[in-house]
Formats: sequence, structure tokens, C-alpha cells
Amino acid sequence: MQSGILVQLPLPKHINEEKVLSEISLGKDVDGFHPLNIGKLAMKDRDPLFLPCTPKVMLLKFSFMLSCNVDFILCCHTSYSFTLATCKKACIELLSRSGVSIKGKKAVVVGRSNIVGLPASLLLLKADATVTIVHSRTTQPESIIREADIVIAAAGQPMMIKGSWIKPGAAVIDVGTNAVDDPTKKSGYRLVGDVDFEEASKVAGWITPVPGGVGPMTVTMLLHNTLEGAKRCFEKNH
Ligand SMILES: NC(=O)C1=CN([C@@H]2O[C@H](COP(=O)(O)OP(=O)(O)OC[C@H]3O[C@@H](n4cnc5c(N)ncnc54)[C@H](OP(=O)(O)O)[C@@H]3O)[C@@H](O)[C@H]2O)C=CC1
Ligand SMILES: Nc1nc(=O)c2c([nH]1)NC[C@@H]1CN(c3ccc(C(=O)N[C@@H](CCC(=O)O)C(=O)O)cc3)C=[N+]21
Repeated sequence: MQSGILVQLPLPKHINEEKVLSEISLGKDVDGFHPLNIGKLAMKDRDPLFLPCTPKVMLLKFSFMLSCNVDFILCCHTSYSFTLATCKKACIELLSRSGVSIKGKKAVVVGRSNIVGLPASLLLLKADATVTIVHSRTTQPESIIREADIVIAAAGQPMMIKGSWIKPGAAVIDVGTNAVDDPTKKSGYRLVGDVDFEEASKVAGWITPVPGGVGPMTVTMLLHNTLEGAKRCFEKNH
């Protein structure tokens, strides 16, 4: 029996995303996208069955970053080629070092999508950060981002966030995964984040790279959620 179901988004335009997602049973919604899971994430004193994978990573990485120095995060380049086993270990490592409160921090989330920006904002709010959401209609995003102790970049805009937009010492989680043309690569492209890493890493206290940052951990969290779902199902049936 399957323990989790993920519908890879975006779906082609002729398929109704809402209809498809609402067909996934709550207990198998390993992406945490079901309206009931998102609703519970938004509500005080309620816990969703599954936390959405990418925001979950963000919270783990963030807690971890605040409790150690920047070197590990920069070293994450190597996690690009992590095997599953080492990814799991990295996850446990992140978890075991987490627990640092983000209470009272000013967080800015760039992006408000159902998949990353919105749940990331809700998760930070639950963790008692003061959250501002920047989107495509926000005027003067630089001045808002410059105030942030925590920046979550999930706009899908290659290297949009410049070093001068970052408050010195801020923690920056770059979720953006954008392919840009690069004729020097065999593939003809390379992946960059939403943050200009070269510039921002000189100003930020903590920063995650792309590739080798949030992405591989998202996959790990997905497996983690699947395992949790399987365990719950097993316990219910025995
Ligand atoms: N590593 C990982 O695990 C994952 C990475 N990603 C990556 O994260 C990025 C975002 O993904 P996703 O949320 O699905 O993307 P969407 O395109 O669904 O959403 C993008 C969001 O960013 C906002 N936005 C777009 N342009 C700007 C801008 N110039 N200034 C401010 N806000 C802007 C949009 O605003 P509005 O709402 O007004 O349109 C929207 O809310 C992508 O690069 C994607 O590849 C995504 C999922 C997982
Ligand atoms: N229902 C659903 N859930 C998702 O979680 C979901 C989705 N749909 N649609 C697409 C986005 C994107 N996403 C990524 C996951 C891992 C990497 C990742 O591992 N990236 C590697 C690079 C991988 C490469 O080189 O191609 C890295 O950043 O190091 C990237 C992006 C999950 N998403």
C-alpha cells in the first residue's frame, strides 16, 4: 500500500489543480497541500498532519543556522551530491541542533505561492516571527527586505535580491531554483537562486546556496513525511 501521494506541480493548464489536490486523502498528503492541512497550519493551536516540505526545510535550516556558524551552510555545496543516507544524516544533524527560537525576529518572505511563500510565512508566524510578505505588486521591496533579520527568497526570479538589499548579519534562505543560460556548461544552463549569492554572502550572517541548499533537503523532508505517514497508518491498523 502506498504511504504518500505527491502531485508534481505545476499541472498543465487544462487540469484543475484544486480538484486534483483535494482528491488526495489527508493522511497521504505528504506535500501538506490539502486545504485542511494548510488551514491548520494557519490556525493558532492547530497542527497539520504534514508540514509542506520546502517550508519545513527552511525552518530546520534556519534553526540550525542560528545555532552554529556560517561554514556549514556554505559547505552545503557538497550536499549537492549527497546520497540518501547522508541526506538523512544531515537532516538529523539539522534537527539535533535546532531548537533556537526565532521568536520576535523580523522575517520577510519574498513570494506568496501555495507551494512555498504562503506556507513559509505561516510557519514563521507560528514560530513567533514578525512576518512581512513581499510579492510582485509590492512597491520598494528593497527597503522592506533590508529591515529583515530573516529573508526567505521564493520568487522564482534569478538573482533578484542583491547584496545591498540584505541587512548585515541577516539569515538568508534561498529557495529559488532558476535555470539561466550558460554556454560554458555542457547542458547549456546553470542553476541560480533568487539571491545574488556572490554579493549577499559578503553581507549575510548565514546564507544557503543554490544548488546544494534547500533543494536536496526538500526531497529529504518529503521522504520524512512519507515515513511519518506510513507509521501513522501502521499504528492505526495494528
Ligand atoms: N528548492 C525547492 O525545494 C523548491 C524550489 N522552488 C523554487 O522557488 C521559486 C518559487 O517557486 P514557486 O513559489 O512555486 O513560484 P510561483 O511562480 O508559483 O510564485 C512566485 C511568487 O513570487 C512572487 N514574485 C514574482 N516575481 C516577483 C518579484 N519581482 N518581486 C517580488 N515577488 C515576486 C509572485 O508574486 P504574485 O503572487 O504577486 O504573482 C509569487 O507569489 C522557483 O524558483 C522554484 O523553482 C519551488 C519549490 C520547491
Ligand atoms: N508538489 C510539488 N512539491 C514540490 O516540492 C515541488 C513541486 N511540486 N514542483 C516543483 C518544485 C521544485 N522542487 C524542487 C525540489 C528539489 C530541488 C533540488 O534538489 N535541487 C537541487 C538541484 C537539482 C538539479 O541539479 O536539477 C539543488 O538545489 O541543489 C529543486 C526543486 C520541488 N517542488
